[in-house]
Amino acid sequence: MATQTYTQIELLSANGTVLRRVSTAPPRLPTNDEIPIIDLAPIDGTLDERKALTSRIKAASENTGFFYIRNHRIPEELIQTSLSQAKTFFDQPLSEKMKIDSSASNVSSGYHGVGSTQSDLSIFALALGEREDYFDDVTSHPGADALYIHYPGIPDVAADSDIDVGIGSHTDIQCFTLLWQDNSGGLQVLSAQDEWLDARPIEGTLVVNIGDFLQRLSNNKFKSTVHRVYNRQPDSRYSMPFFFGFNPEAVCKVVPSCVDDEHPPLYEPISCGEVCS
Ligand SMILES: O=C(O)CCC(=O)C(=O)O
Ligand SMILES: [Fe+2]
Repeated sequence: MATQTYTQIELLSANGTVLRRVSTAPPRLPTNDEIPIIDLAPIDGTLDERKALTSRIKAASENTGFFYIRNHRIPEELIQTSLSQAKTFFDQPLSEKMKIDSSASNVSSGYHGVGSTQSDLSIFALALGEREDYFDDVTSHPGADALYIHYPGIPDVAADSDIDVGIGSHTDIQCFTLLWQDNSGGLQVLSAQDEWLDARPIEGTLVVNIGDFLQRLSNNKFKSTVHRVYNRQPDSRYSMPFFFGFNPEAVCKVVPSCVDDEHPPLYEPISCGEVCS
């Protein structure tokens, strides 16, 4: 096997700037364990089917913290409507776009049909070994942000060009992220061996990834993993991430099922508002 070479990247996280070793090799496809495709249909199944689903989500959350979901129940029509709204918005001249104060925009409204943070977090509560209603009290009015992202294409990009359009290496700070990406590709996820994985778009799926706050509450059992996006092609890339948080003022401690004599809590109780803002 060829020798791997590595470089250092700089990450801005809630804990300040962190250096991380990364391979300089081009991204490779993930294995099924690294970024599994999980079918959510068993949510309505028998108790055994739901347990099997929970253990798949647990394994993925503890491994890379990224997985694709199938049968996610977000209607394709809602996705397409949101996407065309986003494209219409981005097609306007910059002067028009600047008129919209981002704090006043309602890009998240399209997602309201998606389901509540409560029901989405119940599966993570089960995967952590708690009752499914464990997070209900802290998710009655969660902070939730939706983004539409437009990565302009680079016409005539030379193979050796160092022009990059994208989002640099980062972790997501909230509980978890639900991501729709178009067919461009470009999302890369750092593996446990510090290699970039190509989290390519897969038809009919969305990407879910664990954020810093859930990693913290899980006493680091669940992984909030570094990822980045580059659009190195002539065409635009569009994506729609939705970041799920907890009630901003709710002070949350490491969940009891993740603490024992050998694993004392690594973190003090804190609110999502304090660390996620
Ligand atoms: O555009 C994407 O595919 C992901 C964007 C992302 O990682 C983020 O906004 O945190
Ligand atoms: Fe992200």
